[in-house]
Amino acid sequence: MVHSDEQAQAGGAHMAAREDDIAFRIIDLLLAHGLSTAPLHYAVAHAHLDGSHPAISAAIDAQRTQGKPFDACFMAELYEEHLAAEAIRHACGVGSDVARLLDGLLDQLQQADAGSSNFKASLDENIGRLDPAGSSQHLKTVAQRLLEAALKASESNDVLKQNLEVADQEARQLRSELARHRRETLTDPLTGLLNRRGMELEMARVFADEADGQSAMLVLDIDHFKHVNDTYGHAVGDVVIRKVAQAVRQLIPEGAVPVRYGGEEFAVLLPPCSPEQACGVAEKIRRSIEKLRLVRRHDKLAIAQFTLSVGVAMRALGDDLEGLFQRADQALYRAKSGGRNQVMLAA
Ligand SMILES: Nc1nc2c(ncn2[C@@H]2O[C@H](COP(=O)(O)OP(=O)(O)OP(=O)(O)O)[C@@H](O)[C@H]2O)c(=O)[nH]1
Repeated sequence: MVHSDEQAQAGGAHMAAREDDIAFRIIDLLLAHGLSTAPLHYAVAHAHLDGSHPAISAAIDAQRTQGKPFDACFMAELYEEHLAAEAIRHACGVGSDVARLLDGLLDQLQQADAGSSNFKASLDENIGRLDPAGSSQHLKTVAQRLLEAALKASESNDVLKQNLEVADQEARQLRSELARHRRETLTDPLTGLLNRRGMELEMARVFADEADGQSAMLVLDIDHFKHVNDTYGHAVGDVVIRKVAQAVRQLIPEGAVPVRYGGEEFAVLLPPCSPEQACGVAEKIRRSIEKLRLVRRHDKLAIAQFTLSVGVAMRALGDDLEGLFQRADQALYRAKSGGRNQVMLAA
């Protein structure tokens, strides 16, 4: 027994030492690439260094081999692709387990409470029927005791019920926190639009709901965005991304689902409409971006005009979301190769 306790302690100590070692290596890795120790970076680095996510390690190795930047965008992409779904699944699983448990407990409690109230009522009624002057006095005393016992049981039930109601309240709060967590996991923090994960879940849900209508997909991409970043810096690049997201959000009809699915790449699932209406929305967004004039705040430098290319595809019978997206993406490619700053409708 002592032996196995020692073994367990030694095992625990070994694991703790290994975790410490990983923690140091994570910090080394993040510092070496100029990355902050933000939870997202830490999670990706941890998944890589503890060997639990070979796909993340392979992507990191490939990025290094190809000499591509090991930056915040890359870390966010890895998190989105490999870890976000896990976090959502875990959060939703925990939430529904807690809720199921509490629903079951409350049901049982209500049944127990109803049972003991009935018991009390029936005893009350029977005691009332006994004759106090008759030989049943003894019976009445016994029944009185039973009533007291039932009352006590009912009181302790009340306390239990109150406790469980508090627990139920807490579970509801937990459920709403989990819902908030889920929303955050599906949202791009820079623009507030749905992210790639949100696209996979939310857009797919709306797409399935609109199975009968001819909805449309817009795929939008900022032109020469690398040049914007290289010329004015990453912070201005971020402002440009936010401005495009704002224009998209303001100019799409109600019921449309906008997402930022990549760095400077956006998509919108439009509710059922004609090709002219879909292209009209795309054109409005393109024009509003073309007209934008930004000035860098700290030195009042005027940012050169930037533009947007858009591919549009109409949903056809039997289309799945991916097929529709790909046709819109091909149309975008033609818009780019045709000179950019234009809208192209897929054949
Ligand atoms: N500022 C900023 N830049 C980002 C972000 N995500 C990706 N990028 C940058 O976006 C740029 C994308 O460049 P490319 O894919 O070469 O495309 P492009 O320069 O827009 O060229 P075309 O699409 O062909 O017109 C890269 O420089 C990325 O580093 C982000 O969140 N913020």
